[in-house]
Amino acid sequence: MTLDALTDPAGYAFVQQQQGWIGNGVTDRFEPPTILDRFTRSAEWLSDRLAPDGVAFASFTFDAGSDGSAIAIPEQLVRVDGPGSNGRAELVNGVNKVRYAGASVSEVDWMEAVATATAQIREGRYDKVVLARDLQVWADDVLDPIGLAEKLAARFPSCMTFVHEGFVGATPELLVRRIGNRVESVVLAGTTTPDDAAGRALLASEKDREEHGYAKESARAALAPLCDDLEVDADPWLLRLDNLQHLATRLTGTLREPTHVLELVGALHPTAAVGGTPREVAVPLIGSLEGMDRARYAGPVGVVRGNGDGTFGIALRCAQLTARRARLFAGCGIVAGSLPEAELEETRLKLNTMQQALGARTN
Ligand SMILES: C=C(O[C@@H]1C=C(C(=O)O)C=C[C@H]1O)C(=O)O
Repeated sequence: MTLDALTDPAGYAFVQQQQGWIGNGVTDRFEPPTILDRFTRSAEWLSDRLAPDGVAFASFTFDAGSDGSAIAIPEQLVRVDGPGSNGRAELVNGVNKVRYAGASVSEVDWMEAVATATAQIREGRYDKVVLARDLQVWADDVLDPIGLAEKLAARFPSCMTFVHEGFVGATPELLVRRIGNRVESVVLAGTTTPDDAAGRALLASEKDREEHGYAKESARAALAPLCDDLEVDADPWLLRLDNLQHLATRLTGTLREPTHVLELVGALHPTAAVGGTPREVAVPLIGSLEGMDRARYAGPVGVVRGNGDGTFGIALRCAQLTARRARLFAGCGIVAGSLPEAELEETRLKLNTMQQALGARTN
């Protein structure tokens, strides 16, 4: 299996299309301060610790003010290149009975938060905000991040499957990749079920195109000042996964000056795919509207090279595992035309990604 080399349950992985990195054990670890320039501080910390071809694993909280971000230089680093053997098949298929055990916010309270947001949007206070909710899981046995990641990587090969100290997920959304002076980002916003008819309806939906447009514009505005020739897809296309599909826009450019991947992360995060528009109005409202701390959900997660290259996804379709418990997360973009019950359903579809991997009921 792709993640064969991952043996440390508190370890690290970042793999896409059977390519990527695995880390076991920790040589050096940094908890970035809870301040706005945490990405710059992280790049500084790495600069005298990582060889140019070295790799560190990073996961940041959504909110700069929340504890829990961590960068680790692993003791053992393994390059993943191909499918691997079948060594962990028995673990992947292990049965661990899991149960729902509540949420930070009830479904009805969450729908009310969506209604509050749409009212504020219609009043003209802002254009879009992304609201998320969580789901708690309680299991008979300690939850296995490695087996969970293995399942996700097998079902969602095109996604970035990540493991970071018990935080596990498979995200379809590329926040940024830097290779030399080339930069790439894929913005997602707008979601439906994976069938053809639903895809056509999504492409034609004015509400979803509006929601997508804010996210695309936020990434464009962050990258344009740093790039010479930023190319942005003129129209969104469908990114189809096994259980969902999204409207997607790819941005590619050439850096004007050498810019560390963590500086690019700092410029982009949070895009309006997980934050809101205008960012300075909508993002500060998220905490009180949602009534929970997102922790590392919707934050940047990825790998950094010592030469400043790296790849970061936005941590979506994920769970924080703590022994026999897990916290699952999902959110969706709210615009003027959003309906609370439809948004709740969308979070259910997204939560199902992890519920199915955990072996929980599919709702
Ligand atoms: C917020 C999430 O997903 C984001 C929101 C989307 C939407 O609102 O349609 C689609 C993809 C992601 O950018 C999530 O999966 O939790």
